[in-house]
Amino acid sequence: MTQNASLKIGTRGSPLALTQAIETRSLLMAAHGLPEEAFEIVVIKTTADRIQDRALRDVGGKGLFTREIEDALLDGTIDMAVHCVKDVPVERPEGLALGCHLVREDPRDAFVSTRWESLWDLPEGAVVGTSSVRRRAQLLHRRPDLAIVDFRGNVETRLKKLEDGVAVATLLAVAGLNRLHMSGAVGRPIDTADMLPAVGQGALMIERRADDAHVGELLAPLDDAATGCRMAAERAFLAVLDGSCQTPIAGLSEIVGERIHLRGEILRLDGSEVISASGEADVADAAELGRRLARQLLDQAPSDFLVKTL
Ligand SMILES: NCc1[nH]cc(CCC(=O)O)c1CC(=O)O
Repeated sequence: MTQNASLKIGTRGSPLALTQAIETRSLLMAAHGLPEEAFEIVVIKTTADRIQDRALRDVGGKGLFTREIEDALLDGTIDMAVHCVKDVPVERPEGLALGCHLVREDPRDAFVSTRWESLWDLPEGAVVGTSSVRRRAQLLHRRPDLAIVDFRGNVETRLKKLEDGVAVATLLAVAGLNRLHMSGAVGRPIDTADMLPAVGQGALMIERRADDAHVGELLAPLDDAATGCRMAAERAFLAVLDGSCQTPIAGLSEIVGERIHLRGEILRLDGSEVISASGEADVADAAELGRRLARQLLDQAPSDFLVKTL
C-alpha cells in the first residue's frame, strides 16, 4: 500500500452504517490532517442486507452483518471496516485485528412510539415490533400480555412500520437514533436499570488486517482505551455464554475510577425467567470479570435455559 493511494473503508450500506463510516473518516482526517480524498467509503452487501423477507434467526449462523465485509478485508478489497460491536461475533477469523474502539455512544435502548410514553403506558395486549430475541424476552418479562411481532430492516424501515400501524411501539438503540439525528423526535431512552442493553451496544469497532501495520498506526489515535476495556469485559462475558442470536443475553459495563463494574442477565425466550448478576474488578482484569460473571449466570441457570439452536 503506497501512502498516496486512498484507503478503503468498508461498511454496510444502511443510512446508519454509512453515517458511522463517514464519522470514522472524519476522525481519521482530523487525527492526521488528511483530505477526504485520502479515504474511500466502499459499501459491501452482507447476508443481513440480502435477506429482508425472513427473520435473521431463521437464517441462522453468526456474522450475518460482518462476514462479507471481513472477506473483503482479507482479500484486500478494503483496508478497514467499521462495525457495530453488537453485530460482531466473538469468534474471530484468522488474520484480522479488532483493536480500535471509538468512544462509546449511549448504550441504552429507546422506547419508540408515536402514541405512548413508555412500556408501562401500553394498553393490554398492545403489539410491539422487534426482531431482537433479547428485547422480546425483556419486554415479555415485564409485560407478558404484549404481542411481539417481528420487525426487520433498518431504522427508517422500522419507523415506517410504526407509522403504518404494524405495531404501536418498538425498541431501538439510542446510539443509532443519535447518529441519525433522530433521537429527539422519536425515542425515549430507557434507564439501564429498567432494561439492560445488548453487549457492546453503542460502541463501534474498526477492524483491519492484523499484518497491516500502516493502517494500525493510522487507527491508533482513534482508539478509546475506556471503551476497549468495557468491550473486553462485555465480550468475554458473551464469549463464555456463547451468545448466539437465539439466546437472550444482556450486559453492560461501566468504569468508575480504576474499577470496572459489569451487570449481566440471561433470559428465557418467552421472558418467563431472568437470571442476573453483577460484579466488579480492577480495569486490568476486565476480561476476567466478564468470564467470572458469565460462569456465575451459567451456574444459576437450569440446563435447559440457554437455547443454542432453533
Ligand atoms: N443490527 C442492528 C443494530 N446493530 C447496532 C445497532 C445500533 C447501534 C449500536 O449499537 O451501535 C443496531 C440497531 C438497533 O439495535 O436499534
